[in-house]
Amino acid sequence: MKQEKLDEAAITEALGGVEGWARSDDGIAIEKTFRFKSFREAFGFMTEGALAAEKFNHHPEWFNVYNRVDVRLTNHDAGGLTALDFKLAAAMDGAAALRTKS
Ligand SMILES: C[C@H](O)[C@H](O)[C@H]1CNC2=NC(N)=NC(=O)C2=N1
Repeated sequence: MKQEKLDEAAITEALGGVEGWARSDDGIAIEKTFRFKSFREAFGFMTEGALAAEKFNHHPEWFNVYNRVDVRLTNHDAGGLTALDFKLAAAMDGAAALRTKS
């Protein structure tokens, strides 16, 4: 189902509801870097994040080096941010909260 692109006011409000996420320089995404104790913890987070992504049919752009995971969320179909990006952001925050940080 095609999602509606959020307007500036809606993006500002939604950013207030998640912690540590920032607008990308190009404006079409939100980004956050997660750090964990180990690669095992980081990969556990990615596994849980992948399952959430499948559930929402909304998938992250992410980059992992050892204990760090850089995540970028945007809606390619809509060409910008939609409610799904913030839903996935909240799910990823939930997955990170259970894991040991560095
Ligand atoms: C066909 C399928 O619904 C689309 O390709 C979905 C899959 N996952 C997606 N993930 C993200 N982040 N953006 C999309 O537009 C998107 N589209």
